Amino acid sequence: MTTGWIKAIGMMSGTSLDGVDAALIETDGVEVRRTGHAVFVPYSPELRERMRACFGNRSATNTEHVVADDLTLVHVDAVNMLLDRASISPSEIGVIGFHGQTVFHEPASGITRQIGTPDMLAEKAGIPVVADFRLADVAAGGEGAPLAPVYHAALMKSAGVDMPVAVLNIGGVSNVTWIGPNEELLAFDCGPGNARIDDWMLRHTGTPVDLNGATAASGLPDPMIEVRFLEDPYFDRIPPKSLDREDIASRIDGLVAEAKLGVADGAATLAQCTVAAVVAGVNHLPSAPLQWFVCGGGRHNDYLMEHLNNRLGVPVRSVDELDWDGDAVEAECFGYLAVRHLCDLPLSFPGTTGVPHPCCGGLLYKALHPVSSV
Ligand SMILES: Nc1ncnc2c1ncn2[C@@H]1O[C@H](COP(=O)(O)OP(=O)(O)OP(=O)(O)O)[C@@H](O)[C@H]1O
Ligand SMILES: CC(=O)N[C@H]1[C@@H]2OC[C@@H](O2)[C@@H](O)[C@@H]1O[C@H](C)C(=O)O
Repeated sequence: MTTGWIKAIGMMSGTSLDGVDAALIETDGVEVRRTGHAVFVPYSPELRERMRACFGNRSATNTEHVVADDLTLVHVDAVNMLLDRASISPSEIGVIGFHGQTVFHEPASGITRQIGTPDMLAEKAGIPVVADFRLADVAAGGEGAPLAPVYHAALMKSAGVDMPVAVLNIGGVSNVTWIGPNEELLAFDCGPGNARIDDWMLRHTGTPVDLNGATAASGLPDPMIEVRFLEDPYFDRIPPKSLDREDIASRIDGLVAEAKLGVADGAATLAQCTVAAVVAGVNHLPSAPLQWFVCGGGRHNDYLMEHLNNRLGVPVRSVDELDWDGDAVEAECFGYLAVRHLCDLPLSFPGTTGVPHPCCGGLLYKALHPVSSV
């Protein structure tokens, strides 16, 4: 089905549990026009903890339903704030891409769970919603993640950057997209991103972030922890491959706790593990990227960026240098994927999730009372 150009809102509430990013794009499902409109709505500490308590739920619980509804209301706020910011009415928006909060991801068992209440969002926003993006891929034998590569490739194509190039997203978990000279794609989750650093900072300082990496910069990393961390068999696994937030993470937590590190040395060690995981992933790429472009909140961490630059041996830049909004790339991506759903275009490929064939995905939740008809 062709749809022409559509205005779409994409929303992502990632593994770092900081809040909801929402962004407005225009796309025909292939090319993208970024509008520059994006908002971020942080979770209250209380909701964050209730969501954290859902991590590890293999199946839905009653408590989880309530959390899913509350989480959805934050998304409704984000939509309204974005419409306001862009001075646009709901009737002008063709679709919302709603990722939901991943609480459990174990593709090998055929399970990936994103919580949220898409029909409630469709009803309250008066806009159709596409959600459940990862289910079809996992059902077809894929990893269900990462899904951003097709969006990274669309953006890179219009940026005219020399290939091969790598896009690195440092969110709660880190994932890389390698784009080859003929637009070939290889993608995988490379390891931890900010989530371990955030959790460490919350536990030791009461604030869930190492702002600009300043704490890490004042500490000394423990090199043995990095060495032992890299012994995890995940790093040798041939991609595509994906991680749950807590996978391999508990390994670092154990190593750091055993070493009884102070707050600064712990932050530096955890950041070095994030960097080392990216460097370990380079061995799996078909050829060395000419440069790396970093999106996601981790690009604000100067310590991470400095050490990635030193250890990758080619320029490592923020995607903002391409005039992208590095905080909004994932949110934009889910708007793009929602439109691809409407166009019956695939979201994932053998090189991005290991799915045996290009795979469509997402489920459509129609707005019963679209605002345009009121
Ligand atoms: N100024 C900053 N300095 C250091 N770290 C920062 C800064 N700003 C944001 N971050 C980090 O970025 C994280 C949020 O990043 P992002 O929104 O990309 O993650 P996410 O979308 O939740 O995760 P994922 O990509 O895994 O789904 C915060 O939790 C924080 O650790
Ligand atoms: C299962 C799941 O939610 N995975 C997320 C997570 O956050 C980063 C990384 O792990 C990536 O695999 C994915 O999100 C991005 C948006 C993706 O699908 O491309």
